Amino acid sequence: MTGGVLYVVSGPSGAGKSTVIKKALDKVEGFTFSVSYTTREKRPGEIEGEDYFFISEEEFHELKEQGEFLEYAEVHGYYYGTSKSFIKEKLDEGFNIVLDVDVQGSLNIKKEMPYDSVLIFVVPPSYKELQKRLMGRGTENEKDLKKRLEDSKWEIQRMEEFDYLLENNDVPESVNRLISIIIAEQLKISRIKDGLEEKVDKFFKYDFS
Ligand SMILES: Nc1nc2c(ncn2[C@@H]2O[C@H](COP(=O)(O)OP(=O)(O)O)[C@@H](O)[C@H]2O)c(=O)[nH]1
Ligand SMILES: Nc1ncnc2c1ncn2[C@@H]1O[C@H](COP(=O)(O)OP(=O)(O)O)[C@@H](O)[C@H]1O
Repeated sequence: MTGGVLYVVSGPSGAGKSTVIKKALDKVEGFTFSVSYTTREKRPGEIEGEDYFFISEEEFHELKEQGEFLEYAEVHGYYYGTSKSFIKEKLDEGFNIVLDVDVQGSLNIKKEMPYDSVLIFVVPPSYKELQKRLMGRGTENEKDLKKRLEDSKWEIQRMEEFDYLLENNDVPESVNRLISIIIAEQLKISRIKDGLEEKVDKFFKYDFS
């Protein structure tokens, strides 16, 4: 696998990002997940240092002042940030990295960061289904649930700015779709790195007259 690529997954709360990422990462080699910092509460079943680093707002602002975040945002009323040192360390080790980041953070990574990045937007089949999944997950209080559903209305509008749209109807199908996106991009990036794309262009420009 060619290393050094950031695969940035985004989409409304409840769309199925974590579910699809976790299952896909079990099936590919040379990939690691970027564990973010967050100030939101840990959900039942979430593991410190695997799902997130759960920290206080004071600790978050301290890390921000120290320049520890590659990017950060306030999302659905909580703070989230990507560890700069983690990203650098894993890229140096030749890994590709999957990140789960909000819409604005994803677009910032694409536009501002000096890395190869691929942006993938995960959507549920309908708003109704999103409501059903979020309520079914049962991890948000009434206020947070309402805010996340409200936020999904503008998040969905930004999907066109992403490289890929992944409609998450059936989990196994979505996992295969994410893996096929990764394989396609890996091939494309390794061909460019091997100069093959360049050769192909030269060949087609060859004057046959
Ligand atoms: N900008 C940014 N967003 C993040 C980061 N980590 C998680 N998020 C986003 O924060 C939002 C809320 O994440 P979470 O509380 O886990 O809720 P979920 O979307 O329901 O899984 C999601 O859109 C995540 O993609 C981060 O490091 N930076
Ligand atoms: N394709 C799917 N069909 C039905 N339920 C799903 C599907 N994908 C995820 N879910 C469920 O929907 C809820 C939200 O999934 P999750 O991965 O936490 O989303 P996100 O990380 O985008 O907030 C979870 O309870 C999960 O089990």
